[in-house]
Amino acid sequence: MMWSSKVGRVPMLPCRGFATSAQKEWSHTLPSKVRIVEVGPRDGLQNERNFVPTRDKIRLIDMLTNTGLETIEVTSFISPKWVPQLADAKEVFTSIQKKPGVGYPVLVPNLKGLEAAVEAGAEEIAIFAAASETFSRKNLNCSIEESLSRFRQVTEEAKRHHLSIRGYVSCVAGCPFEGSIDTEQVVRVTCGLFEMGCYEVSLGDTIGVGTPGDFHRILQALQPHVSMNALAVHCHDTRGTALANILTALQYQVHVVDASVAGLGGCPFAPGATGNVATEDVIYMLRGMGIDVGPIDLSALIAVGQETCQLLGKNNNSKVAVASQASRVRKANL
Ligand SMILES: CC(C)(COP(=O)([O-])OP(=O)([O-])OC[C@H]1O[C@@H](n2cnc3c(N)ncnc32)[C@H](O)[C@@H]1OP(=O)([O-])[O-])[C@@H](O)C(=O)NCCC(=O)NCCSC(=O)C[C@@](C)(O)CC(=O)[O-]
Repeated sequence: MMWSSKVGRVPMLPCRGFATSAQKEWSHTLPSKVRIVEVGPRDGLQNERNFVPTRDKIRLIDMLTNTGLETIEVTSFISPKWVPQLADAKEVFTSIQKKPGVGYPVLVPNLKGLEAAVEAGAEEIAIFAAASETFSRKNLNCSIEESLSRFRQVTEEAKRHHLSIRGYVSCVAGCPFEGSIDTEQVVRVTCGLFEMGCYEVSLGDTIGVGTPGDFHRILQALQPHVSMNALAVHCHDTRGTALANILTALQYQVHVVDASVAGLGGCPFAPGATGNVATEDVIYMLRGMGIDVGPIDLSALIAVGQETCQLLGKNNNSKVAVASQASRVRKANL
């Protein structure tokens, strides 16, 4: 793929949420539909210092369901000693209103977590490995190799329960401890997750250091080994490059994007990591390009983000949400 020449042809877009003929011509090289995986309740909250009351987590997820999102990552069945914020995983998962047709995956780090997730009634789990040896040890207390063998056991057992399995690879574009990461390692871990039965693997720029150049390099390296249709991208927006990275991934036909309402997020074991790309901003950009993201009510999502930020006492990191508060003109276009 001639990545740089394609970028050179990108025209100025009116960004009004409908496809003009210029957009149609341009977007034929991009996926026509993108699935958004909302990770706010899990990735967004896991880094919060103060315990968010269980009822507020449940309310957040129910409100997100009502916006029309198709996939909402709910929580993690991890050790509460490691992430006390998500110690209420079972109560949250069993109390939310589950809407038919909406996926509610949960993170699972080991067999104990799988057992708890199955008991709570989860139908989809996400396992999470890393492309960085040091980050793997900090995040999972084991090496990459040990984590893969642990996840092999988890996936074997999950398949017995007929669960869907999603995978993450963290630190694909850089590690807070090791700096740059060998692309071959990203390929190796990604292939390992597919081999053990993940239907999709999400490439995590955990600390938001990646640029379009990094995603181009990573996706080019992955292309001979895996189907682009089975990849997702998970971009933290620490340096403001997340939307550009997502656009790069779309040019490779990746059509699943992780995002977090109001740009909440961060990893407790990745110093310097700030929030994920805001779901509101991803939806705004994709719809402006004529890409179908499903029946999500963007105004309702903005309201959920505002309420959540008020609850957490945080600034809203969604540029679209902030602009919609400031401008009546933009509101009319949502
Ligand atoms: C994997 C472990 C448990 C190993 O941690 P460990 O300390 O080696 O585990 P252990 O087996 O020795 O167990 C320690 C204690 O935790 C308990 N325990 C053990 N497992 C569980 C469980 N599942 N549920 C509940 N309790 C559990 C276990 O029973 C024991 O309790 P004790 O006997 O001391 O009372 C730990 O390292 C852990 O929980 N890590 C998860 C950390 C985490 O959630 N990180 C954030 C994820 S975000 C991310 O990875 C990036 C991502 C996905 O967002 C993508 C991106 O942004 O790039």
